[in-house]
Amino acid sequence: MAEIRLEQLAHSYHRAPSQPGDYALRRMDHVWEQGGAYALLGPSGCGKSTLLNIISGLLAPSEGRVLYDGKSVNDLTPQDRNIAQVFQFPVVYDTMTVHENLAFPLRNQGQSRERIDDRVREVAEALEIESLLARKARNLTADEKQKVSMGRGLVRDDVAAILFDEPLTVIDPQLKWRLRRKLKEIHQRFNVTMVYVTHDQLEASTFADKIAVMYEGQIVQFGTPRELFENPQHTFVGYFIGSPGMNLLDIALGETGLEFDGRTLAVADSIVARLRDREGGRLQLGIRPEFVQLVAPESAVLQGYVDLVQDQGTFKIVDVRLDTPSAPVVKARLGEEVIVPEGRTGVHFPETWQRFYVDDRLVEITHETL
Ligand SMILES: Nc1ncnc2c1ncn2[C@@H]1O[C@H](COP(=O)(O)OP(=O)(O)OP(=O)(O)O)[C@@H](O)[C@H]1O
Repeated sequence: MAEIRLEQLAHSYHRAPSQPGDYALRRMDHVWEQGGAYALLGPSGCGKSTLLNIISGLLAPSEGRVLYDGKSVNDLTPQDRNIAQVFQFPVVYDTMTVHENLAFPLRNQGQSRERIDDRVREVAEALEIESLLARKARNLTADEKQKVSMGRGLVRDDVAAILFDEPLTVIDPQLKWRLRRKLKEIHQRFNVTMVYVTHDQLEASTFADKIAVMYEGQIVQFGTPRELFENPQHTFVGYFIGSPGMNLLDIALGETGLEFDGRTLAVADSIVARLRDREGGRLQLGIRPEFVQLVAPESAVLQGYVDLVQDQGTFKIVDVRLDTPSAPVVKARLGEEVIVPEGRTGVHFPETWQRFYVDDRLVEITHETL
């Protein structure tokens, strides 16, 4: 079991990369601590598999180092790194039984028959596949095969870490939730560093204590699900996490304060001053739909019309089209019991939940300035 440290790591699949867009991974430093349950979350093509394959040694990085417990492993093969990797699609030996499949990594290490048997049974029990141990792998369903694949990753107790690359893709949706919970339990029981790649925020937050959000080859935020929700450090995190994502409005610093689409927003002078320090970049106001309030039109700076109400069972998503010149839509997520006004409404953004971004990065506003 190990701490995994990435030092000035970057990767390009181009022979002679010349611009940031040529890099699948942009230069990064990052630490996965020993024993943590982590998710690597991001959209398709953001570099998740590239990063995982560099950690496991399947791919050599074009720049930087990977360190396990402080020692560089750049020159070590995947086998010598002592890492287990579970892929999207099951990797099992069809002609072997489930027991033989699970025992295989331990046999290779020359462990005793009793030790192998104990460990195989422990892992099979954790994954609820004990009844399949005597079956040939080729007769299993896709779900069962993937559980065996996971078991092969878990069976060795000397691995530095277990890396999961979208392991539940082939799993039946009904089973997914159960298996995620199972993996979490297994993590607690075996105390091994786990990095779980997914593009699904729900999957990430049910499995991981901390999530690294990736966007265009960079980790743009590393935090708990709550931190990602309450304080997105990057507009991408605001947009990608949450359902629906954060409202992001282009604003400007005018003579009278913060301006949005020709209206002056009521924000504290200290915030305006803080933003003036950062003047020059693209300025955005972010507010999560959960915190948008619909109020009487005459009591709000911003007004609009209710365009659409989507009833989601336990909550409603309300689209308000503002009557400012560019007529943007602001989304509000309201409790099922809230009565949505018909037609015209005011929208209010409570100051505590307003977030400000310059060139997509959060501007830290301390409580003193609020
Ligand atoms: N072998 C390769 N050769 C060239 N480019 C590649 C190769 N593998 C990946 N890429 C590119 O690198 C970028 C990152 O890909 P990667 O597969 O790491 O992303 P990902 O986040 O894992 O995506 P997905 O969820 O679709 O697997 C993408 O632009 C992809 O097209």
